Formats: sequence, structure tokens, C-alpha cells
Amino acid sequence: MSFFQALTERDRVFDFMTPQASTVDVRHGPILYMEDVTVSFDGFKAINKLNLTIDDGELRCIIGPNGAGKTTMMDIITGKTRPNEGSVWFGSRHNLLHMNEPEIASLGIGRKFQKPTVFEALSVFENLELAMAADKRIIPTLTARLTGEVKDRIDEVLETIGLTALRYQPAGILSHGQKQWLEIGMLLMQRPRLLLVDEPVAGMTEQEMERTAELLTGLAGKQSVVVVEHDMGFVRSIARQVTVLHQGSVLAEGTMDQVSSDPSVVEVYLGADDEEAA
Ligand SMILES: Nc1ncnc2c1ncn2[C@@H]1O[C@H](COP(=O)(O)OP(=O)(O)OP(=O)(O)O)[C@@H](O)[C@H]1O
Repeated sequence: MSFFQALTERDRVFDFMTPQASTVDVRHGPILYMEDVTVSFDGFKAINKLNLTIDDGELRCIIGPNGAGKTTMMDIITGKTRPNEGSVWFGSRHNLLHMNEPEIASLGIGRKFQKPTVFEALSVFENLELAMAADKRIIPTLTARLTGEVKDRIDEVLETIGLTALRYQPAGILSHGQKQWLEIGMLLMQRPRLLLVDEPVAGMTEQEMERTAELLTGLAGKQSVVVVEHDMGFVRSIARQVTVLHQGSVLAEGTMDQVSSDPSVVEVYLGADDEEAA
């Protein structure tokens, strides 16, 4: 049977339709494993023998003062920055240090940067559709069945991010918070296994922060979520496990109560004014 004949068999599932994320093996360990990772910029160690493990389905908050290495840590996970030493594994099968940024993204690691970058002239629905189309594994010739699947997925994601009622509105009219949720939705379209979220509530209203807390805690379990956030109230509201970074290493790890009563944390971070520290 030719490839094109095969394409007309709508019940058939092709390899490129199956997210590579399904190849992530977490049967015997965490979804993300970083060991003794060091990154130097002109001799300065921005990350210094960092050890971090994230369990499958976990929601982890990362806090730490300015320059602690939070952004650099995310850059290492996504392949933007290469460490000088150490190991970084996604499940037990994928050595992330042997992969480039697009390969890492296609494994199911999605990153949400602080500033929303939605397409303002397009509707909420079209933004989500485009996020799916950006997935190179899906080719346009697979029409009917796939289109139905994409539509179902968009409906599901709209529900998750709370924007169902605004689906046909241009993204440009959304509030700042709604744009952030839409962008999270765009990442969700590709069914990531691990979501890295940078300062999700910066600039949000109290109400938007509450909604974001619900969204992120709701996502955990279905996927692993790592949140870098400076707003301590928000971290307290969502965090189960908190990792405190300082000078490129883990200073403390535990519940918010545990880390906030740790004298070394109080000294370097929580004792300082939040604005200063963040
Ligand atoms: N490309 C680079 N070249 C040189 N130094 C860098 C580079 N990237 C980061 N650094 C330095 O590495 C350290 C860690 O930076 P990083 O941005 O990871 O910290 P952060 O915890 O994200 O800080 P913030 O909370 O301010 O965003 C800082 O001292 C920063 O100046």
C-alpha cells in the first residue's frame, strides 16, 4: 500500500501523530533529573553544582533572589544554554544535553515566558489552532478526522483556561491575565509533559491571580509544572514543594512553611524586602 493510500485510512495512527512525549519513561524515576549542573559565564558560575528532580505530575515552585540562577536553570532545561558540567535527563530515556531546542520542545517540554506573545489580530480560537499547526508532526493532508480531533482539543483547552465564552474574540481585546491564560493554552495544545512557567502572575489583578492559581494547580497531575515566581503570596497559595535557589545552587527545599522557617533562607531571601529580593 502506498503512503498516500495509507493516509486515507482514517483509523490508522501514524508515528508522527503520536506525541514523542509518550516516549518519556518515568516508570523508575522522576520526569526531570538534573545532577551537578554547572554553567559559567566568563568564569562566573551562574549555576553551581545544581541538583534538582521533578516528579511526574508534580507542581514545583522555584524561588530565589535576583541572579540566583532561575532563568539560567530554565534555559538549560530547554536547551537554550549548555552547561559546562553535569547531567540533565527527561525521564530515564532522554539525555537533554544531547538534544537541541526544537528536539527538546518536541519531547513535550513547553516554556511560557513572562511576557505574553499571542497574535492579537487573531481570535482566541485561531491562536489555539495555530499553536497546533505549529506542531510539525501533523501534516495538513490528514483532514477530516484530524480536524475533528484538533477542534475537540481546542474545546478542551478553552475550557481549561476559562476562555470558552471568548473563543471568537480577537486576542487583542483580552485582559493581561486572559492573554497569559491563552498562551498557557497554546502550550497545552501540544500536550506537554513538562511546563516551565516564568512569573505567571506579574501584573495580574488579585482575581486573575486566583484564577491562575486554580489553572496551574489543575494542570498538575496531568503534566508536571515548574513555576518560577517572585510573588510570595501566590507561591504560598499554590506550592506543595518549593525549591529555593541561591548563587546557582539549591539552598533549601520543602513546603513553603519549611523553607520560610529555614534560617539560611530567611537570611538570604525572605528576610529581605520582597521587591528587592525578587
Ligand atoms: N548570558 C549571560 N552572560 C553573563 N552572565 C549571565 C548571563 N546570563 C545570566 N548571567 C548571570 O548569571 C546570574 C544568574 O542569572 P539568572 O538570570 O539565571 O538569575 P535569576 O534567578 O533568573 O534572576 P532574576 O530573578 O533577576 O530573573 C546573574 O548574575 C546573571 O547576571
